[in-house]
Order: sequence, then structure tokens, then C-alpha cells
Amino acid sequence: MNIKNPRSSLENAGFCFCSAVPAAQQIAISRLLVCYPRQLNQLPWDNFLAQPAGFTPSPPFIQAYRQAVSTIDSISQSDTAIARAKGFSECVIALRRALTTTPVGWSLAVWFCWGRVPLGSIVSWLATAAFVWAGSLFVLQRVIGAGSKVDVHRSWVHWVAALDGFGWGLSTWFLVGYDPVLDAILMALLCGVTSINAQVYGTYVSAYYSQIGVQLAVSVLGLLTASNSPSALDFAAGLGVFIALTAYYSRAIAQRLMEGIRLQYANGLLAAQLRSALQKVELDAATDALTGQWNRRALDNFLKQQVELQTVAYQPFSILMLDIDFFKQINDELGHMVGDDVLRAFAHRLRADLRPGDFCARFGGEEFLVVLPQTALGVALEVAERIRKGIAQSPLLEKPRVQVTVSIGVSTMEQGQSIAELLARADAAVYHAKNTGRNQVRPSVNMPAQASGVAHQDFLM
Ligand SMILES: Nc1nc2c(ncn2[C@@H]2O[C@H](COP(=O)(O)OP(=O)(O)OP(=O)(O)O)[C@@H](O)[C@H]2O)c(=O)[nH]1
Repeated sequence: MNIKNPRSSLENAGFCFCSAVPAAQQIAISRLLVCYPRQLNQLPWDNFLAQPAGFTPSPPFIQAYRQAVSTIDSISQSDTAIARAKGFSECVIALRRALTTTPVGWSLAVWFCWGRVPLGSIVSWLATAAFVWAGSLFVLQRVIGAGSKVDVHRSWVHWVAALDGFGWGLSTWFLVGYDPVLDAILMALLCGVTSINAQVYGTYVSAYYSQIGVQLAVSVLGLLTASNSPSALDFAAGLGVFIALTAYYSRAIAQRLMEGIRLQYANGLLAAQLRSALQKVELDAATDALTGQWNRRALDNFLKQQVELQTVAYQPFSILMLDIDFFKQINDELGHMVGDDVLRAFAHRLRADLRPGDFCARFGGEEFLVVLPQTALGVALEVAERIRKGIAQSPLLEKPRVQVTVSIGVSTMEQGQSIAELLARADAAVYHAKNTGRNQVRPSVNMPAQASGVAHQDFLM
């Protein structure tokens, strides 16, 4: 084969590329480290709680918050194994990506060598490297398919890394010794590959040591025994120093990457804990502790939503105000504990009698309020009557046997009415029901009598 003289443009391109790669890698790694979250412990959690502007945390919120934050330490201690497993699988994915782009590196090497290295040598190197590469990719694919578990697949990944280093190291056996400039370019290319791999194997650095260890051993052996390069010893020394230094620095980088993964995991866990603590606190703040139904606060919000819906979508809604009759007697005769049981049983019975979309709140004492969305007065009266009958029909408690009745006032939201007016009208309807004998349903407006048998009386507010 006719070996041509080196072309200066090719030399320049090769040198520029091979020197730019390590620099670009270092920039990429630095960016990566900056992107990882900062130390969680340095975040001003307590300052956040102490901030007066715009946010006044309630005591249960502070308690839940502190509890979640206090778990940071235990999270950071216990998640090392999780970070290791995550780092391993991240490395496997990065390695597959790197291997799929390896042919780009080969093409570059072939381009540099074309016309300067005998074709047979180029083909021999390419064939060996491609064979090793295909085997590695196959193994890696199997590892990924099996879920890449560090305890199971550790040695397989080390083998793949070693073969990766072997393929590149072989280049010195086949391609070096034909042209001094080309030799230098190939050395720069090997340094570039080493540098790229510092990032590829960043989250599982022991595999990186396998890769560069084999790459160094094979390439130094190739330089010293197989190549005819006059600078073989210099190249071997240079390559050795470069790879050793890269290995040394990549260890620190890998440690920080792992710390980043660890903190990212802890951060996610903490955020989830805080979210659920917050949800619990929000739920606690909106429910009545005794009956488990919504409280006044939640009721106010729900009524506001309904008013908005009514304004936008012209959907009518009605409310039922329920007051247990002679409840004081129960307390007086059977005690407050039984009174509480009655309230609980009443709430349970009431809830069971409603649609899932209906809203049931304890309004205070022995009073409950039900909101029936998209319900006009006629239907609301029927619902109220059904509830009244159900309560009156069977006892709420068996031991002691307690049977109660309930008086119910019904009112429907009208356009332009306020929530306070709506509640006042329902309250007046209950008052009317109590005054006319209890255990009955009263509407708050004039309404024609219904076939349901509900006792409708003119009740003008
Ligand atoms: N056990 C118990 N009793 C409560 C609770 N909240 C309010 N009460 C009592 O409920 C009773 C309500 O009594 P009243 O307002 O006189 O009403 P009533 O006895 O039901 O009479 P009418 O409503 O006129 O039929 C009071 O004795 C309150 O102390 C509670 O959470 N548990």
C-alpha cells in the first residue's frame, strides 16, 4: 500500500478535535455538578417557619413540618445503598449510550489513518474492536433487560468496561508506528476517550477503573512491543500519566456525583413527606374531630364554590339544616359520652343517605348542614324527608337504646342572594319546624305542596 505524506489540514483537524474533547468533557462535568441539589441541611428550614410575611403556619402544620424535616438525617444515613444502586443503573444506561456512539470514534480513527496505515492493519483493528464491541453491547442489553441490579450484574458491567478499554487499547497494536504525526493524533484520541469515559462511568467509578486499567495496559503493551514508533516510550509514559491523573480526579468527581444522587433522592423523599404531612394537616383543619364530617371552615369554602358555579353555570343548589330534637335530654339523662356517640351515629347515618357529591358538615353542637349541588327546592325537600323518616324509623344506638328525631330546614340559593342570607333562611326554617312540633321538614320559601308528603307551609322570610 502506498503510504502518503500527512496532510496538514487533517493534522490540524485531528489535533483540534482531540484536544477539544477533554476540555468539553470537563465543562460538561462541572455543569452537571452545579445542577445537582445543594446540601439539604443548609436550607433555611427554621427561617422559613419563622417568616412573618404572608404565611402564618398553624401549630399542627409546624409540628408535621418539623417531624418531616427531622427525618433528613436518617434519610441521608440510610440512602447510601439506594444511591449506589441508582448510580449503577445510571452508569449502565450511560455506558450503552457511549457504546452506541463508539463507531463515531472508530470512523474518526479510520479517517486519520486512511492512506497512512496499511489497509490490512486498519481492517484488523476495526474487526477486533467491532467484535468486542458487539459482545459488550449484547451483554449490556441483557443487563438492562434484567433491571441492572448492582449486586447481580456488577461483574458483567466490569467485563463490559474492560472490553471497552481493550478495544481502544488495541489501536496501538495495529495503527501506531506508521506516521509520527498520526501517532500523536492517536494518542490524543486515546486521551479523549479516557476523558469521555470519566463522565460515562461517573456514577460507578470502579467500572471506570476496569476500563482505563485495561486500556492503559493494552495500549502501553502495544506501544512497547508491537508498534515501531520511535516515540513509543514517550507515548506510553504520557498516556500512563494522563490516565493516572484522570483516574485520580475522576474519583473526587464520582464522589460528588454520588452525593448529588443521594441528596436528590433524600430531597424527593422529603418533598413527598412534606406533601403528605401538609395534606393531613389540611384535612385535619377541614374536618370535625368528633364526627369525621366537614367542619364550618370547609363548609364556607364549599358554599363559595357553589355560589361561583351558580353564577357561571346557572346551577341551582340547596341546603338542608338538620337539628336533632331534644338532644339536651340525651346528654342530661345518659351523659355526654352517649351524646357524642349519638352525634357520631347520626353523622354516619346521614352520610350514608346522601349522594357521593353531596356535602355534609357539622354546623355546630347537634346541628348538621348538607349542601346538595345542582338540586332545586323540590328535590331537596324530598331528600330531607327521606332523611327525616330514616332517622325516625330505627334507633341510632342499641346500647343504650337511643332513638332520635330531627327537624330539617331547607333553602335554595337564589340569584343575587348571599351565603349568610341562605343560611339564615334555612336556620329560620329549622326554627319553624321546631316550633310546629319538631320531627318535620320545612322549606324556607313559598312552595306548592308536593306529592312526596313533605309538610310544606308558607314560610316567608
Ligand atoms: N355530647 C355532646 N353534646 C353537645 C355537643 N355539642 C353541643 N352539645 C349539646 O347539645 C345540646 C343542644 O341543646 P339545645 O340547643 O337546647 O337543643 P335540644 O336539646 O336539641 O332541643 P331542640 O333543639 O329545641 O330540640 C346542648 O346541651 C349542648 O351542650 C357535643 O359535641 N357533644
